[in-house]
Amino acid sequence: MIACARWDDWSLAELVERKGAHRVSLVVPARNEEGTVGDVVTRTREALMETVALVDELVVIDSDSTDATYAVATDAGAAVHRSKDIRPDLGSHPGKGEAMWKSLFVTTGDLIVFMDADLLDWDTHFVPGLLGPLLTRPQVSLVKGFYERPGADGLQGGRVTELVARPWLALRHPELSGLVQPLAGEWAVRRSLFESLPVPTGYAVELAALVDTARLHGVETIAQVDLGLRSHDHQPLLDLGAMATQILAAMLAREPGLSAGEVAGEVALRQFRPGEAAIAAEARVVPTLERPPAQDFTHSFGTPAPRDATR
Ligand SMILES: O=c1ccn([C@@H]2O[C@H](COP(=O)(O)OP(=O)(O)O)[C@@H](O)[C@H]2O)c(=O)[nH]1
Ligand SMILES: O=C(O)[C@@H](COP(=O)(O)O)O[C@H]1O[C@H](CO)[C@@H](O)[C@H](O)[C@H]1O
Repeated sequence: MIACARWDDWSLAELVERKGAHRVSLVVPARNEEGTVGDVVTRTREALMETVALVDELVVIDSDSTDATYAVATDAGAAVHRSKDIRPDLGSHPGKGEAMWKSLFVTTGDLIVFMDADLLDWDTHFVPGLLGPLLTRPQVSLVKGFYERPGADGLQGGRVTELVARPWLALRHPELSGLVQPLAGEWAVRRSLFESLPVPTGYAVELAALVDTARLHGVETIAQVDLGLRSHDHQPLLDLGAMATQILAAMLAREPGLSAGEVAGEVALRQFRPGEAAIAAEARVVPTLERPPAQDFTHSFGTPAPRDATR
Protein backbone atom coordinates (compact mmCIF):
# COMPACT_ATOMS: atom_id res chain seq x y z
CA MET A 1 0.00 0.00 0.00
CA ILE A 2 1.43 3.38 -0.98
CA ALA A 3 1.00 5.83 1.91
CA CYS A 4 -0.58 9.15 0.97
CA ALA A 5 -0.14 12.51 2.74
CA ARG A 6 -0.57 16.23 2.20
CA TRP A 7 2.28 18.74 2.27
CA ASP A 8 0.64 20.52 5.22
CA ASP A 9 0.34 17.43 7.38
CA TRP A 10 3.54 18.67 9.01
CA SER A 11 4.53 22.20 10.00
CA LEU A 12 7.90 23.52 8.86
CA ALA A 13 8.89 23.95 12.52
CA GLU A 14 8.08 20.30 13.24
CA LEU A 15 10.14 19.09 10.30
CA VAL A 16 13.11 21.29 11.23
CA GLU A 17 12.92 19.78 14.70
CA ARG A 18 12.61 16.24 13.39
CA LYS A 19 15.46 16.80 10.95
CA GLY A 20 17.96 16.31 13.77
CA ALA A 21 21.22 14.91 12.42
CA HIS A 22 19.86 14.33 8.92
CA ARG A 23 21.51 16.32 6.12
CA VAL A 24 19.23 17.44 3.28
CA SER A 25 20.41 18.05 -0.27
CA LEU A 26 18.10 19.82 -2.72
CA VAL A 27 19.14 18.84 -6.25
CA VAL A 28 17.86 20.63 -9.37
CA PRO A 29 18.79 19.05 -12.70
CA ALA A 30 18.71 21.80 -15.31
CA ARG A 31 19.17 21.88 -19.05
CA ASN A 32 18.64 25.27 -20.69
CA GLU A 33 16.44 26.64 -17.91
CA GLU A 34 17.83 30.20 -17.67
CA GLY A 35 14.30 31.59 -17.54
CA THR A 36 13.13 29.71 -14.46
CA VAL A 37 16.08 28.20 -12.57
CA GLY A 38 16.88 31.49 -10.83
CA ASP A 39 13.40 31.66 -9.29
CA VAL A 40 13.55 28.04 -8.13
CA VAL A 41 16.98 28.53 -6.52
CA THR A 42 16.37 31.96 -4.98
CA ARG A 43 13.06 31.12 -3.37
CA THR A 44 14.11 27.74 -1.97
CA ARG A 45 17.40 29.12 -0.71
CA GLU A 46 15.76 32.03 1.09
CA ALA A 47 12.87 30.03 2.55
CA LEU A 48 14.58 26.75 3.41
CA MET A 49 18.24 27.59 4.04
CA GLU A 50 18.15 31.16 5.39
CA THR A 51 14.77 31.64 7.02
CA VAL A 52 14.83 28.11 8.45
CA ALA A 53 17.61 25.53 8.26
CA LEU A 54 15.79 22.65 6.58
CA VAL A 55 18.00 22.34 3.50
CA ASP A 56 21.74 22.00 4.00
CA GLU A 57 22.86 22.31 0.39
CA LEU A 58 21.22 23.48 -2.82
CA VAL A 59 22.87 21.97 -5.88
CA VAL A 60 22.08 22.62 -9.53
CA ILE A 61 23.42 20.10 -11.99
CA ASP A 62 23.91 21.89 -15.31
CA SER A 63 23.07 19.21 -17.84
CA ASP A 64 24.79 20.33 -21.04
CA SER A 65 23.04 23.72 -21.08
CA THR A 66 23.81 26.02 -23.98
CA ASP A 67 22.11 29.04 -22.41
CA ALA A 68 22.94 31.02 -19.23
CA THR A 69 21.62 28.37 -16.82
CA TYR A 70 24.99 28.00 -15.10
CA ALA A 71 25.42 31.73 -14.48
CA VAL A 72 21.80 32.32 -13.48
CA ALA A 73 21.83 29.45 -10.99
CA THR A 74 25.18 30.56 -9.59
CA ASP A 75 23.99 34.17 -9.19
CA ALA A 76 20.87 32.87 -7.44
CA GLY A 77 23.07 31.18 -4.84
CA ALA A 78 23.20 27.52 -5.85
CA ALA A 79 26.28 25.33 -5.91
CA VAL A 80 26.38 24.57 -9.64
CA HIS A 81 28.20 21.65 -11.23
CA ARG A 82 28.34 20.76 -14.90
CA SER A 83 27.31 17.14 -15.22
CA LYS A 84 30.17 16.36 -17.58
CA ASP A 85 32.71 17.76 -15.09
CA ILE A 86 31.62 15.43 -12.27
CA ARG A 87 33.75 12.28 -12.01
CA PRO A 88 35.12 12.58 -15.55
CA ASP A 89 36.76 9.20 -14.98
CA LEU A 90 33.26 7.73 -15.35
CA GLY A 91 32.60 9.46 -18.65
CA SER A 92 29.59 11.62 -19.47
CA HIS A 93 26.25 11.03 -21.13
CA PRO A 94 23.38 13.36 -21.99
CA GLY A 95 20.19 13.23 -20.00
CA LYS A 96 18.31 14.06 -16.84
CA GLY A 97 19.02 10.74 -15.18
CA GLU A 98 22.72 11.18 -15.83
CA ALA A 99 22.60 14.57 -14.11
CA MET A 100 20.79 13.06 -11.11
CA TRP A 101 23.19 10.09 -10.94
CA LYS A 102 26.20 12.42 -11.09
CA SER A 103 24.64 14.55 -8.30
CA LEU A 104 25.38 11.68 -5.92
CA PHE A 105 29.10 12.42 -6.29
CA VAL A 106 28.83 16.09 -5.36
CA THR A 107 26.22 16.05 -2.58
CA THR A 108 26.40 14.99 1.06
CA GLY A 109 22.78 14.71 2.17
CA ASP A 110 21.42 11.42 3.45
CA LEU A 111 18.08 12.77 2.24
CA ILE A 112 17.90 14.06 -1.32
CA VAL A 113 15.05 16.14 -2.77
CA PHE A 114 14.82 16.47 -6.54
CA MET A 115 12.98 19.37 -8.17
CA ASP A 116 12.68 20.35 -11.82
CA ALA A 117 14.15 23.68 -12.88
CA ASP A 118 11.32 24.64 -15.24
CA LEU A 119 8.59 25.18 -12.64
CA LEU A 120 6.08 27.94 -13.23
CA ASP A 121 3.26 27.43 -10.68
CA TRP A 122 4.88 26.01 -7.54
CA ASP A 123 5.94 26.95 -4.04
CA THR A 124 8.73 26.26 -1.59
CA HIS A 125 6.48 23.99 0.49
CA PHE A 126 7.16 21.31 -2.12
CA VAL A 127 10.43 20.54 -0.32
CA PRO A 128 9.20 20.10 3.28
CA GLY A 129 6.15 18.32 1.86
CA LEU A 130 8.39 15.73 0.20
CA LEU A 131 10.59 15.42 3.29
CA GLY A 132 7.65 14.88 5.65
CA PRO A 133 7.34 11.11 5.21
CA LEU A 134 11.14 10.61 5.19
CA LEU A 135 11.47 12.48 8.49
CA THR A 136 8.50 10.87 10.20
CA ARG A 137 8.12 7.37 8.74
CA PRO A 138 11.32 5.27 8.93
CA GLN A 139 9.83 2.62 6.65
CA VAL A 140 9.49 5.10 3.78
CA SER A 141 12.51 5.61 1.50
CA LEU A 142 11.03 7.23 -1.61
CA VAL A 143 8.40 10.00 -1.71
CA LYS A 144 6.67 11.14 -4.92
CA GLY A 145 5.01 14.51 -5.22
CA PHE A 146 1.66 14.86 -6.91
CA TYR A 147 -0.31 17.97 -7.75
CA GLU A 148 -3.13 19.54 -9.65
CA ARG A 149 -2.20 20.78 -13.08
CA PRO A 150 -3.74 24.18 -13.96
CA GLY A 151 -6.15 24.52 -16.83
CA ALA A 152 -9.88 24.05 -17.22
CA ASP A 153 -9.91 20.28 -16.83
CA GLY A 154 -6.73 20.05 -14.74
CA LEU A 155 -5.29 17.75 -17.36
CA GLN A 156 -3.07 20.22 -19.17
CA GLY A 157 0.11 18.25 -19.55
CA GLY A 158 1.11 14.89 -18.22
CA ARG A 159 0.98 13.45 -21.72
CA VAL A 160 3.60 10.75 -21.19
CA THR A 161 2.10 9.97 -17.79
CA GLU A 162 -1.35 9.35 -19.25
CA LEU A 163 -0.34 7.69 -22.51
CA VAL A 164 2.69 5.63 -21.47
CA ALA A 165 3.44 5.43 -17.74
CA ARG A 166 -0.06 4.79 -16.40
CA PRO A 167 -0.94 2.13 -18.98
CA TRP A 168 2.40 0.37 -18.40
CA LEU A 169 1.91 0.36 -14.64
CA ALA A 170 -1.61 -0.98 -15.07
CA LEU A 171 -0.30 -3.79 -17.26
CA ARG A 172 2.94 -4.72 -15.49
CA HIS A 173 3.08 -3.03 -12.08
CA PRO A 174 -0.50 -2.64 -10.77
CA GLU A 175 0.89 -2.28 -7.25
CA LEU A 176 2.14 1.16 -8.36
CA SER A 177 -1.02 2.24 -10.16
CA GLY A 178 -2.14 4.24 -7.10
CA LEU A 179 0.56 6.82 -7.79
CA VAL A 180 -1.10 10.00 -9.04
CA GLN A 181 2.02 11.43 -10.76
CA PRO A 182 4.51 8.57 -11.22
CA LEU A 183 6.69 10.70 -13.50
CA ALA A 184 6.80 13.78 -11.28
CA GLY A 185 10.21 15.38 -11.22
CA GLU A 186 9.54 16.50 -7.62
CA TRP A 187 10.44 13.56 -5.40
CA ALA A 188 12.64 12.73 -2.42
CA VAL A 189 14.72 9.67 -1.63
CA ARG A 190 17.12 8.34 0.96
CA ARG A 191 20.64 8.43 -0.46
CA SER A 192 21.20 4.87 0.67
CA LEU A 193 18.37 3.79 -1.65
CA PHE A 194 19.10 5.95 -4.70
CA GLU A 195 22.81 5.09 -4.75
CA SER A 196 21.90 1.38 -4.67
CA LEU A 197 19.76 1.59 -7.81
CA PRO A 198 20.71 1.46 -11.49
CA VAL A 199 19.81 4.81 -13.09
CA PRO A 200 18.65 5.33 -16.69
CA THR A 201 20.60 8.28 -18.08
CA GLY A 202 17.53 9.82 -19.71
CA TYR A 203 13.92 10.51 -18.71
CA ALA A 204 13.21 7.01 -17.41
CA VAL A 205 14.95 7.82 -14.14
CA GLU A 206 11.74 8.50 -12.23
CA LEU A 207 9.74 5.46 -13.30
CA ALA A 208 12.73 3.13 -13.02
CA ALA A 209 13.36 4.24 -9.43
CA LEU A 210 9.75 3.46 -8.53
CA VAL A 211 9.70 0.05 -10.23
CA ASP A 212 13.07 -0.98 -8.77
CA THR A 213 12.21 0.24 -5.27
CA ALA A 214 8.88 -1.60 -5.26
CA ARG A 215 10.53 -4.78 -6.52
CA LEU A 216 13.49 -4.68 -4.15
CA HIS A 217 11.93 -3.21 -1.01
CA GLY A 218 8.14 -3.34 -1.37
CA VAL A 219 5.58 -0.64 -2.16
CA GLU A 220 5.24 0.15 1.52
CA THR A 221 8.61 1.93 1.26
CA ILE A 222 7.05 4.38 -1.20
CA ALA A 223 4.80 7.31 -0.25
CA GLN A 224 3.17 10.15 -2.17
CA VAL A 225 2.40 13.69 -1.04
CA ASP A 226 -0.19 16.13 -2.38
CA LEU A 227 1.81 19.30 -3.12
CA GLY A 228 -1.10 21.39 -4.39
CA LEU A 229 -0.70 23.13 -7.77
CA ARG A 230 2.19 22.71 -10.21
CA SER A 231 2.80 23.74 -13.76
CA HIS A 232 5.94 23.67 -15.85
CA ASP A 233 7.21 24.32 -19.33
CA HIS A 234 5.92 21.77 -21.83
CA GLN A 235 8.02 20.08 -24.46
CA PRO A 236 6.87 19.64 -28.06
CA LEU A 237 5.02 16.37 -28.72
CA LEU A 238 7.76 14.75 -30.82
CA ASP A 239 10.29 15.37 -28.05
CA LEU A 240 7.97 13.50 -25.70
CA GLY A 241 8.12 10.66 -28.20
CA ALA A 242 11.80 10.34 -27.34
CA MET A 243 10.97 10.55 -23.62
CA ALA A 244 8.40 7.76 -24.03
CA THR A 245 10.94 5.66 -25.90
CA GLN A 246 13.43 5.98 -23.05
CA ILE A 247 10.78 5.06 -20.49
CA LEU A 248 9.62 2.02 -22.45
CA ALA A 249 13.20 0.85 -23.03
CA ALA A 250 13.89 1.04 -19.28
CA MET A 251 10.68 -0.82 -18.51
CA LEU A 252 11.49 -3.55 -21.04
CA ALA A 253 14.93 -3.91 -19.45
CA ARG A 254 13.13 -4.66 -16.17
CA GLU A 255 10.96 -7.38 -17.62
CA PRO A 256 11.76 -10.92 -16.40
CA GLY A 257 14.35 -12.55 -18.64
CA LEU A 258 15.74 -9.24 -19.88
CA SER A 259 18.37 -6.90 -18.44
CA ALA A 260 19.50 -3.38 -19.18
CA GLY A 261 22.55 -4.84 -20.87
CA GLU A 262 20.32 -6.62 -23.37
CA VAL A 263 18.41 -3.49 -24.31
CA ALA A 264 20.17 -1.52 -27.00
CA GLY A 265 22.09 1.49 -25.75
CA GLU A 266 20.24 3.59 -28.28
CA VAL A 267 17.06 3.33 -30.34
CA ALA A 268 16.46 4.76 -33.79
CA LEU A 269 13.10 6.53 -33.53
CA ARG A 270 11.38 7.51 -36.77
CA GLN A 271 8.88 10.33 -36.53
CA PHE A 272 6.88 12.29 -39.12
CA ARG A 273 6.30 16.01 -39.15
CA PRO A 274 3.66 17.54 -41.42
CA GLY A 275 5.11 20.17 -43.74
CA GLU A 276 3.84 22.70 -46.28
CA ALA A 277 4.41 20.41 -49.22
CA ALA A 278 4.60 16.97 -47.69
CA ILE A 279 5.03 15.03 -44.49
CA ALA A 280 8.70 15.01 -43.55
CA ALA A 281 10.24 11.88 -42.06
CA GLU A 282 12.54 12.55 -39.14
CA ALA A 283 14.94 10.11 -37.49
CA ARG A 284 16.35 10.64 -34.06
CA VAL A 285 18.68 8.43 -32.07
CA VAL A 286 17.34 8.03 -28.55
CA PRO A 287 19.92 7.06 -25.87
CA THR A 288 18.69 4.28 -23.56
CA LEU A 289 21.83 3.69 -21.48
CA GLU A 290 21.71 2.98 -17.77
CA ARG A 291 24.26 3.76 -15.07
CA PRO A 292 25.02 1.03 -12.53
CA PRO A 293 24.40 1.86 -8.86
CA ALA A 294 26.51 4.86 -7.86
CA GLN A 295 27.60 3.02 -4.73
CA ASP A 296 29.79 0.91 -7.01
CA PHE A 297 31.87 4.00 -7.72
CA THR A 298 32.08 5.78 -4.38
CA HIS A 299 35.83 5.17 -4.23
CA SER A 300 38.50 7.80 -4.41
CA PHE A 301 38.65 9.78 -7.63
CA GLY A 302 40.92 8.40 -10.31
CA THR A 303 40.91 4.77 -9.25
CA PRO A 304 39.87 2.76 -12.30
CA ALA A 305 36.16 2.07 -12.12
CA PRO A 306 35.59 -1.53 -10.96
CA ARG A 307 33.08 -2.22 -13.73
CA ASP A 308 31.59 -0.78 -16.85
CA ALA A 309 30.25 2.63 -15.98
CA THR A 310 27.28 2.14 -18.25
CA ARG A 311 25.36 -0.84 -19.42
O1 LIG B 1 18.97 16.24 -20.46
C1 LIG B 1 18.25 16.79 -19.61
C2 LIG B 1 16.85 16.99 -19.79
C3 LIG B 1 16.12 17.63 -18.82
N1 LIG B 1 16.74 18.06 -17.68
C4 LIG B 1 15.98 18.76 -16.64
O2 LIG B 1 15.02 17.86 -16.09
C5 LIG B 1 13.84 18.56 -15.74
C6 LIG B 1 12.65 17.97 -16.47
O3 LIG B 1 12.97 18.00 -17.84
P1 LIG B 1 11.91 18.57 -18.94
O4 LIG B 1 11.37 19.86 -18.48
O5 LIG B 1 12.62 18.52 -20.25
O6 LIG B 1 10.80 17.44 -18.90
P2 LIG B 1 9.23 17.71 -18.78
O7 LIG B 1 9.02 18.36 -17.45
O8 LIG B 1 8.84 18.56 -19.92
O9 LIG B 1 8.69 16.34 -18.84
C7 LIG B 1 14.08 20.03 -16.10
O10 LIG B 1 14.56 20.70 -14.96
C8 LIG B 1 15.18 19.94 -17.15
O11 LIG B 1 15.97 21.11 -17.23
C9 LIG B 1 18.09 17.85 -17.47
O12 LIG B 1 18.63 18.24 -16.43
N2 LIG B 1 18.81 17.22 -18.44
O1 LIG C 1 4.29 14.05 -16.85
C1 LIG C 1 4.59 13.85 -18.04
O2 LIG C 1 3.90 13.22 -18.85
C2 LIG C 1 5.94 14.38 -18.60
C3 LIG C 1 5.62 15.33 -19.75
O3 LIG C 1 4.93 16.39 -19.21
P1 LIG C 1 4.00 17.34 -20.09
O4 LIG C 1 3.12 16.47 -20.94
O5 LIG C 1 4.92 18.20 -20.93
O6 LIG C 1 3.25 18.13 -19.05
O7 LIG C 1 6.71 15.10 -17.60
C4 LIG C 1 7.11 14.35 -16.48
O8 LIG C 1 7.89 13.24 -16.87
C5 LIG C 1 9.29 13.35 -17.00
C6 LIG C 1 9.86 11.94 -17.11
O9 LIG C 1 9.71 11.25 -15.89
C7 LIG C 1 9.92 14.05 -15.81
O10 LIG C 1 11.32 14.23 -16.04
C8 LIG C 1 9.28 15.41 -15.66
O11 LIG C 1 9.84 16.04 -14.51
C9 LIG C 1 7.79 15.28 -15.47
O12 LIG C 1 7.25 16.60 -15.58
